[in-house]
Amino acid sequence: MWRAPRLSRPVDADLSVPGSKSLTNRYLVLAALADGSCLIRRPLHSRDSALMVAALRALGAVVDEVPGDGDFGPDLRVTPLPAGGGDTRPRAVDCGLAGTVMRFVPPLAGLVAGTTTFDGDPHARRRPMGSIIAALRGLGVPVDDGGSGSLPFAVRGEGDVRGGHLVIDASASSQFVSALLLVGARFTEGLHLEHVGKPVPSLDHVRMTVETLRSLGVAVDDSVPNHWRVSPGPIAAFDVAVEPDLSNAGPFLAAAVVTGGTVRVRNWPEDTTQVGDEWRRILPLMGATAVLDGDVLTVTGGASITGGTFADTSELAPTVAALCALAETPSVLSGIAHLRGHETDRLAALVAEINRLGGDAEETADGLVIRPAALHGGVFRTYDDHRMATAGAIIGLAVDGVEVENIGTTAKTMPEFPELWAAVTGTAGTNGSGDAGARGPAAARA
Ligand SMILES: O=C(O)C1=C[C@@H](OP(=O)(O)O)[C@@H](O)[C@H](O)C1
Ligand SMILES: C=C(OP(=O)(O)O)C(=O)O
Repeated sequence: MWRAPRLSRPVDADLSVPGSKSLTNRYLVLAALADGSCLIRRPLHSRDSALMVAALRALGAVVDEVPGDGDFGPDLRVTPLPAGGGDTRPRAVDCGLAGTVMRFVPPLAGLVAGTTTFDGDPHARRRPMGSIIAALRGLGVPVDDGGSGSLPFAVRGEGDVRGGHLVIDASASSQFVSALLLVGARFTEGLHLEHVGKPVPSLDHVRMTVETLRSLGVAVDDSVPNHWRVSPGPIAAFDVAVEPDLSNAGPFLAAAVVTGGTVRVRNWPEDTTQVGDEWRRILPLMGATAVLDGDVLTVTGGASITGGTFADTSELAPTVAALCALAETPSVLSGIAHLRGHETDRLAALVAEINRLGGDAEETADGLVIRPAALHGGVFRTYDDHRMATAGAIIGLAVDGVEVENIGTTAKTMPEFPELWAAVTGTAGTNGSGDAGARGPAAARA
């Protein structure tokens, strides 16, 4: 149990956050397929990125840590998968609970000769995988899943994939689309991917994939909704710096909103495909101000938090929900039915944990309704979900006696969370006892 710092004074902090999970894991996959050695500067170092690195090594890529100028660990030098195939002995990939690993790596394994088995944490076996398994079979790559349609399974790659027109249902996760687009240029005929079904969720993440591919010289036509055409061709070797993770900046910006204080996040990109850039739109709707000046985003909380209607917040939803639980007016979160297939069933988990603290939250068909209520202390369960842990920390800023279960689960995408939270809240060394801590600006990673 981690006692969440409770603050009755405004935060005032400058902060750098570690690299984007989504960009780091895309660049890693693309580096494994590139036409030369690649350098990934300021990557994320977390459980999800470590699992991706291990997966690429299992498939035959070489990933070396090299010194860099990032605040959060070394750079990564990637030597791509051997052209013409390498070691074909059976290999195993641990997906942990990482959606990017369980969705992005199986199509890559389809391009590598030999059998690759995939498994993960217990809950990983319950995350949607059927569309990836069906897609691989549709591409002529045998997959042995014992009929389960989920992890664990084995992919029997033959070293190349012809590609062409492929129809999938990506309504359960945008990662199904991203996974196939990432490797499509290396299919002999490229890929024409078509989605059929309910809308693809988290479309910002598909845009990130398309823009990342284009930045590396891959031609992608996404001019027709639900169709993506990736031309066959090389992926240019690259040297890139990873943007900070704007989704993971969210809980710290939320600390400014909850306490009526100010948080400044450094290195905020001017142009980005990250959904976390939406904080600049969302937080002002809740009564805060958000100003991007150069590369510093400054968020200052208002006198109180206003609820509202928030659509398609994707991976930002748990942070938004935590703020809504502290708001003075009701909120509706919509377009997030697929969160039931995330690290945990996030809709059920958020309702259970907010209500356990005396809140008034309810599931709808595609989201949540959260009404104002006086919250009290108690245990906030996290279900091995990093964003549940940070949601508990946010609520704990305003409510006495909130204890967050397994704060270590934040290591999935931000192992530094407890340390950065202590710095931003000025509670380092106080064992979470909030106001007893140091006053004044917390200069996290100054
Ligand atoms: O492609 C990606 O990097 C991601 C896509 C989204 O997945 P879903 O479409 O399953 O929500 C998002 O929630 C996840 O955190 C990261
Ligand atoms: C849904 C998430 O992760 P994953 O990449 O495991 O799907 C998330 O980080 O909010």
